[in-house]
Amino acid sequence: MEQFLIDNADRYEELVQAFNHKPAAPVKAGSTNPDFLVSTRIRPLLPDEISQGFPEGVFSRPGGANIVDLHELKKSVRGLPCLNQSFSYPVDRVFGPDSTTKQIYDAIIQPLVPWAWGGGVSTMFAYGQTGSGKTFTVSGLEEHVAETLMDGTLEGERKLYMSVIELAGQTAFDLLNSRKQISILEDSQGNTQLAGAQEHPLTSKADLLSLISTASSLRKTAPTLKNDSSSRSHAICRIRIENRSIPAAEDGLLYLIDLAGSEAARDKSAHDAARMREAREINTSLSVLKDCIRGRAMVDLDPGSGKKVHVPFRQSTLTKTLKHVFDPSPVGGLRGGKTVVVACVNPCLADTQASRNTLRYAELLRVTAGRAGKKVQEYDEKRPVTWGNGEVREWVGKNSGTPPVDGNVLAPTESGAQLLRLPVGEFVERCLKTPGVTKEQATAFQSKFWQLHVDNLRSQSSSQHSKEKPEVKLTRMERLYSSADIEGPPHARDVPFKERIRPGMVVSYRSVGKTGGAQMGTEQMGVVLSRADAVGERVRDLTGVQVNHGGENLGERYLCAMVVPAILPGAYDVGLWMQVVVGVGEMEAEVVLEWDVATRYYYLTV
Ligand SMILES: Nc1ncnc2c1ncn2[C@@H]1O[C@H](COP(=O)(O)OP(=O)(O)OP(=O)(O)O)[C@@H](O)[C@H]1O
Repeated sequence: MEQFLIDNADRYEELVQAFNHKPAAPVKAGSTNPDFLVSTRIRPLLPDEISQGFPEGVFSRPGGANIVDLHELKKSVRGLPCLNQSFSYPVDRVFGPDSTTKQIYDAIIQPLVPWAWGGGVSTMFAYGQTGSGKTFTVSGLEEHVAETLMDGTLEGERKLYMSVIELAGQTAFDLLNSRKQISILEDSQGNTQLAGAQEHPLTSKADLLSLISTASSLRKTAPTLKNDSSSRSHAICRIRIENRSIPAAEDGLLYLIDLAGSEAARDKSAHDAARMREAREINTSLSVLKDCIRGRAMVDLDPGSGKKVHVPFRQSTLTKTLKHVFDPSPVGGLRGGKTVVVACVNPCLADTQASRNTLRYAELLRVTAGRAGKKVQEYDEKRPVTWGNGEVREWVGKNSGTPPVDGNVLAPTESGAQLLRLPVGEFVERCLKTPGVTKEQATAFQSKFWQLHVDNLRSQSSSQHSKEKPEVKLTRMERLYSSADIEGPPHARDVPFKERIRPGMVVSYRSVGKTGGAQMGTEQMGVVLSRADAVGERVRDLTGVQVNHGGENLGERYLCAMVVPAILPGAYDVGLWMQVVVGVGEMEAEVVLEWDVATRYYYLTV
């Protein structure tokens, strides 16, 4: 087939020249998300591709239409070869073979840097098949990022830290510490921690570039050690930006990610079983990534709807690591993010199959508002997401205390929805530009603004709830379980857990006797169901094990449902059918389990 393409290169070029494209549909205003861009970079043909005589098969549509066209050539039974299929892929920005990395940086990547500097989360993904220019693009962009971070043009003092990790399947390695294996854990605040990964302070552009070069050399030597290839793993460079002058400010995060790509069909001949499994794992992680990117983009497009969007970030190690980027929940998320995807494409006509996959993937990542984009939300003074810029500035003037914050400085152009996305640090810094405004005033004002939005979402969701659910009469037990008192007031956490054992609490215990069939001394977990008095001595659970074994005098005793490991790593299930009576003396600690709707399992928060 390759020889056929080379032999008919001239004919192919003539056919492409003569091809009549359908005019591009105009992009509707407001239908795309300015904080989420999908772009394509088509690299030039490489000298060996040119010398073999391959023509280009992927093109940037002239006239700035931001469409990528791809044409394939087929043999004809009778007569000359003709164009087999032609595909068009709309994206937010196309960069053709003549574009430089600096042009790409200035056009779409540069805004990520001040955003992270202000405390936001900025992410750049490079995606594409082997040899399509991902590493070329990411390393070029990293240099420009280093320049912007360190040239002194960004306002304020910040501390910068960098870590670079590699994800290969379920395993993570520290590329700044001799490829030491590390763990990805969630802490009790719901934040993802790269446990064991080293974070290196950055003080100059040279520091940053030297760390990047260390990381890329470690990534490159891995293939020879593991008979692997760099494109079989994801490389994540994370720059954490600390703003110590504003206590309420969250750390800014800038991620530059070189994703594992699909392989060129020509390279797949030597695949063994391990390599096929690896390819499946990569596909799964890219598919979850796509769902997460789309889910998050939907949340961002319609922030005021209060609609629950499923973002399955727990389903792959890659997206778990990038929890900050995707999590729309108030625990880990609600942080304004800017994301850019650069789909790298090899233009060679021999590789159009792989290029089509890359472009199709890029197309799937784009979320446009569709009909929802046309819906104009009516102004409501209690709903900041409905405010235009004029209303924002007026509200700021009236509600920001004394002296009032200058609305023109805090929100020169932002609508209510845009101001909600502003990172706390940036919000406060902008408020401080009004003479006389203190950090305390600015911080309190920022939370007042957010509270208004959160209260509004709550009242929306409770009114939706009361519309959806007919009033149901609860039994005494149901009332008890649904009562807010079960959680207890905030200071309840200061009371030792053994003094506040209640139904629903999860406890860990070490069985001192034969508890529920568990081996003596092993660590177990259980959900407290009721006091043990409710259970007779001879009662057995559904697995046939005696529930109330009597046993040692361990003080008060409770009936618990056992928490058992599920099939996914790190996941747990509550085995309501496996019950056991546990003495308070056996209990060791309260455990917090978090329910994940995506996998339908519980996870331990550490
Ligand atoms: N825009 C470009 N201009 C000139 N050369 C390029 C460009 N993009 C890529 N190249 C060259 O193409 C080759 C492959 O690029 P690169 O290594 O970045 O691909 P990759 O997608 O990262 O591959 P892999 O997945 O195998 O790591 C390199 O020799 C690189 O210098």
